[in-house]
Formats: sequence, C-alpha cells, structure tokens
Amino acid sequence: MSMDVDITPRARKVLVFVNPFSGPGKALDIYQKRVVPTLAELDLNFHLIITERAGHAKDVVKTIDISEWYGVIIVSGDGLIFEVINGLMSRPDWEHAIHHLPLGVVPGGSGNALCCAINSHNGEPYKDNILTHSLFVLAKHKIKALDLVAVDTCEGRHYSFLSITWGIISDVDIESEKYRSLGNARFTVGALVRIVGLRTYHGRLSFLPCEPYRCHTSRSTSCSTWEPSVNANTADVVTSQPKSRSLSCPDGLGDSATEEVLRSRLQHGGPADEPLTPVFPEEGGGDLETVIANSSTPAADSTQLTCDSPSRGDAATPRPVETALLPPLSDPVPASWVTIEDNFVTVVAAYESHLGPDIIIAPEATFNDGIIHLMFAKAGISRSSLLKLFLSMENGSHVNSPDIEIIKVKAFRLEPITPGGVIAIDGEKVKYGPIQAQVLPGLARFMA
Ligand SMILES: Nc1ncnc2c1ncn2[C@@H]1O[C@H](COP(=O)(O)OP(=O)(O)OP(=O)(O)O)[C@@H](O)[C@H]1O
Repeated sequence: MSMDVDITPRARKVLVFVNPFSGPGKALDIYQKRVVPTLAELDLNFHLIITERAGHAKDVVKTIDISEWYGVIIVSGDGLIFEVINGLMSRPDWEHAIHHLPLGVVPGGSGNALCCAINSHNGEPYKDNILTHSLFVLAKHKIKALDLVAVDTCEGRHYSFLSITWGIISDVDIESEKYRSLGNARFTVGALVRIVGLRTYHGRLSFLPCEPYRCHTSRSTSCSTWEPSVNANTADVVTSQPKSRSLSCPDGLGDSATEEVLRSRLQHGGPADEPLTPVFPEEGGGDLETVIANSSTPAADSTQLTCDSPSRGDAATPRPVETALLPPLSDPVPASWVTIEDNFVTVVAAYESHLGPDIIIAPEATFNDGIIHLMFAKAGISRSSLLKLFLSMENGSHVNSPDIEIIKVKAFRLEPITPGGVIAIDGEKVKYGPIQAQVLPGLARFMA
C-alpha cells in the first residue's frame, strides 16, 4: 500500500515556526522573502510563531488543537524538527497528533539534513540553492510516512528522526557549533581539528541485526554472532515483509501492514516515572582551541557508565510507545543480540540518507524503510584513512571502505566505557551514558 496521500489545501491553517537564530541567522529573512510568497501562491492560510527560546516550539505543539491545523512548517535546522516531534509525542493523543500533523521543512539551519535527504530523494538539488528546491518540494503537496526511532537515555525517552552519533562525528557536530555563522563549513573546520586531535572511545555496542551477522573478530575485543532464530525476540512484533523491499529487515519492520501491527501494539502513557540521575563522571571535551591539547586517546577504562536507577524514567518526553524490542536500560540486552566490545573512533546510527549537504551518511536509507543503519569505525584507523573516510562521505562512497562497518539493525544499545564523550541525537547533545534505540516504522508524516 502506498504511503502517499494527497493533501489538498483545506480551510485549516499551517502553523509555521521560525527559529531566528538557527544556522547563519537568516531564517526570518527566508520566511518573509520566500516562505510567505510560496504559501500565498498555494492559497494556504498560515500562522507564524517566531521561537523565543529553546523548547518554545515543543511547548506550543503539546497543546494545540490538532484539528485546527493541517501541518507544521519548520523554517530552521534539524534541532527545531526534533523539538516539534518530541512535543507531539508528549501529548496524550500522540498517536493521532504524530499521524495527522505532517511536518514540512524549509532549510534555515546550518546542516539541514532532513531537507537534504528530502530534496535528494525527490531528484532535486540540495547543495546549491537548496531553499528554492525545498520550497518546490513542499509545494507538491504530498505526505509520506517517516520512521521515528525511540531512544532511551539516562535522562529519559526521546524520539529521533535522523541519527544518533558518538565519537568523532558527534564531537565535530557539537564542538563546531560555535562556528555556526560559517554555515555548513563549520563541519569541515571541526572535522580537521578533531582528526588532528584524534580520540578513541572504549565501549560496548549491542544490536539486533536485520540479517545474519558475522563478527570481524580479528579487530574486536569481543563479539558474538547472530543468525535468524524463531526465538529472536522480534517474532511477536512484526509480520512478513514484501520480498521486493530489498533494503528492509527480513521479518518485516517498515511496511504499512507492519505499521498497523505495531500501531495496534502501541499503548498510551504508563505512569510517569522518576527522572534519573546519572552517576558517570563529568563530561570532558572543551572548545576547539583546547581540543588538541586534551585529545590524546584515553586509556580504556573498564568501569562502565551506568544510570543509577532503572531507565523507565523520563525527564525528556513521556514514553507512550511500547518499544517491544528494548529491555529496561539497566537490564542486559537479550541473548539473541550481537555484542561487540572494542575501542571505537565513532559509532553512528542513521535513518536518513544525509547528515548535511556534504555528508551522505547512509545512501541506501529511505524515509520509511524500518531500518537503523548502524555504522562504526574502530580504533587503529590512521589519520589519513580517517580523513579519506570523511571526504568519501560527501558522495556516500565510505560505505565501501574497509575502515567502516555498516549493519542494518532494528534496535541497538551503546554503552560507553570511556568517560567524557559526546552523544548526540539528531545533532542535539544528550546526557552522556548508556543509550538504546528501536525503530518505529512510519510513525510520523512529512511533506515531501
Ligand atoms: N529563539 C531561540 N533562541 C535560542 N535557541 C532556540 C530558539 N529557537 C529554537 N532554539 C533552539 O536552537 C537549537 C538549534 O536550532 P536548529 O537546529 O534549528 O538550528 P541549527 O543547529 O543551526 O541547524 P542544524 O541543526 O541544521 O545544524 C534547537 O535546539 C532549538 O531548540
């Protein structure tokens, strides 16, 4: 069944959020000069909210009457999209809200990953004049399904649409924010600094693969293999997958039939849980100028970072969705999962093709494939190879590199052992510590 739905402009209005401080600070200008004329051309009524602080858009969408709006348009970067999604998922009627309020995105940030992915999948340019082409895509009036990923952290539950990053990729993303005025060039500057001052991180990565997984044991401290099993704990969640979907998990996350099965298993809000207080050490890092001095590879520390109480707590967004694949963060992962313990340069979980105009992180990813594209590079990679890896991400050819391993998974857990790193969800820094995630196929809607 096609997930495309025509959205004919109706009497309802579009809610437009503009973050005046996103990216190079031009979002308001973009709104006035480009978005308003486009919406007028489309004969759409709209209501503008200029965000006044972080969390403003999240608070607004928590309380709006969904029936009054036919969509939300976000003129900003990926951070505001993350906010709006998590605001919708905080509502008591989250299932209705996330399904019936499609998101439209207009690039106003510095990375604009989702806009790049949307334009790319529509055959539109995304490097030059991304704005014009994004408005064109928006004007086509199509709604499509978008996978979300439920993410448990020590501070609670988040819902992610783009990526989870650890190691050099998140270091670069977060540490280079001070160079936001450079636009996308900030990532290049940050990457060069980080490659010079290369750090590695010891940790444990566990995952439930879509396909049989064989360990590359020569470079792993420890690893287990995985073969499909009738006992795999996915069997009670999913139905069979159309064989034509070559990128899909074999047992079926990602198609609309599966979505119906999953949706029928979703439960509305459990009791509000206590927020968690992490017990791991203070975060390290620092500004770019001090990165090199502080960035020698830390010795592997066998003390695993933990949350100090069970992970059902939620300081972020309520946990209304039953994530059948995820045990509590404080419990061991199921025996059927693969676990690798090693020293990593980076771990990236991506569910969109792009992380920005110059990073095609998961070329095979589509918006509703029901797959987390989990990739990692281990310690031992030379600086020159790492630089080549970064450069090859511009066209996605890093996927062929022997220095990176890429696995399609449904769920994973990352347990950092090295203290003092950065973990980012959709480019937003979260509390550093254990984190786990499960894909929720096609839960959201977006305008494409
Ligand atoms: N008025 C505001 N003042 C300060 N922060 C804001 C305001 N409005 C939104 N924010 C926050 O700013 C952060 C960054 O916004 P956004 O992601 O849109 O821009 P960006 O980081 O420049 O873009 P990108 O994510 O594409 O690199 C978000 O976390 C958002 O919550």
